[in-house]
Amino acid sequence: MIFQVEMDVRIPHDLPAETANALKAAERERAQELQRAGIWRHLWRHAGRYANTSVFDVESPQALHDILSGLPLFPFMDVKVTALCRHPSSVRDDDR
Ligand SMILES: O=C(O)C[C@H]1C=CC(=O)O1
Repeated sequence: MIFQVEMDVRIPHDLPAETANALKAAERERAQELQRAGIWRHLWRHAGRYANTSVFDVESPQALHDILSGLPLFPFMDVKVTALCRHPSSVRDDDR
């Protein structure tokens, strides 16, 4: 199942920089691991904002929830999920 996920990150200003940097490094490592596994299929920055639009390929809504809620920055994210399905006009055979 394909899901579009929008993540807005709001790290509190009073979180120590060392803690914030450690969380960002852990997030980056996990994000790259999931991308290499083919689960986190797209990751795009929203220009000018600490936010992204991502596309995930997972087995179920529960699997997506487990992945998102396990992200190191999850406690500081507003997350919006949209379930996607194949568009009948798509020319991409690998869309599903
Ligand atoms: O930077 C972000 O948008 C938040 C999060 C998503 C991937 C990553 O490395 O951090």
